[in-house]
Amino acid sequence: MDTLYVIKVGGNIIDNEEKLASFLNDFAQLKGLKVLIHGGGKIATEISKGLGIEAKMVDGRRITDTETLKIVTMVYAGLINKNLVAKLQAKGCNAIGLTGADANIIPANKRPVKEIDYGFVGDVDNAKMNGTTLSLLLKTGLVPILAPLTHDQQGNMLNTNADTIASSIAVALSANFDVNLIYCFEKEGVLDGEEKVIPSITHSYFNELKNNGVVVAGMIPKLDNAFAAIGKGVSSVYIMHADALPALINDKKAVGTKIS
Ligand SMILES: Nc1ncnc2c1ncn2[C@@H]1O[C@H](COP(=O)(O)OP(=O)(O)O)[C@@H](O)[C@H]1O
Ligand SMILES: CC(=O)N[C@@H](CCC(=O)OP(=O)(O)O)C(=O)O
Repeated sequence: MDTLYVIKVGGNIIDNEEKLASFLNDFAQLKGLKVLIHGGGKIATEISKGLGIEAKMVDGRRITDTETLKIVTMVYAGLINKNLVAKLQAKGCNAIGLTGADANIIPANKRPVKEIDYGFVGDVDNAKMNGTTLSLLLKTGLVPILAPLTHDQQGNMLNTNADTIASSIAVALSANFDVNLIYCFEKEGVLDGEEKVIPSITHSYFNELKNNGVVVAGMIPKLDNAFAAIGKGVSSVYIMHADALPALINDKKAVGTKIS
């Protein structure tokens, strides 16, 4: 099986011109098959604010009402996705920008209302996911760049956390490829109580860190998604600094946090 890198880059890197340029350089130069999933929550929050709409987040997920859905669709599928594609094209990387609605790559269902109504937030319909279209694109030499948007299969776009999308895509493609999933963000990895990088994390250690309040906020869903992928056929999962991509892939160095 061919090796495939499924790489997720978060909003704190995308929002910083210098960090983004450096990451895109490294990503463009990566040899072999690759898919990029981007976030952009930070930019969506800033643009919403400029339009007079305060972002509401619960457990790291955005409450997405009708107006917010319009904003995130414009920001993720338009502004961010197309700029990433243009920047990668300029570096000789044959990027193609997509949402989960395109070619039905990520069918989803609107999250049912329980204690919280998340609005137009999608839970990926993993049973209906299959990697056929992405595999075809990869085999023609294209590099798919995915925005954090899915669709409800009834005509509506849905907002979906980018870490979840990365995990679901990695799992779906693991039927056809030897998949390595890499979460790139602005810290060296998952940090312990003394702010030191944890080189390897087990599920029980994750639970301990969560109970002690060392792993909080966005790191909780990121680790949940990372463990979900490793349990479903993905060969390796790392959470690490965006700058460490060449060290991990080209130099095979131990960087960031490996999920074990
Ligand atoms: N133990 C931890 N180690 C590293 N980061 C942590 C930890 N606990 C919480 N975090 C926070 O999690 C954030 C990453 O989650 P998130 O903001 O969702 O990432 P992304 O930008 O990749 O979407 C970090 O910026 C950091 O503030
Ligand atoms: C439902 C939900 O919360 N969706 C996320 C999608 C963007 C994202 O995940 O961006 P980062 O990776 O930069 O955090 C949001 O709108 O913030």
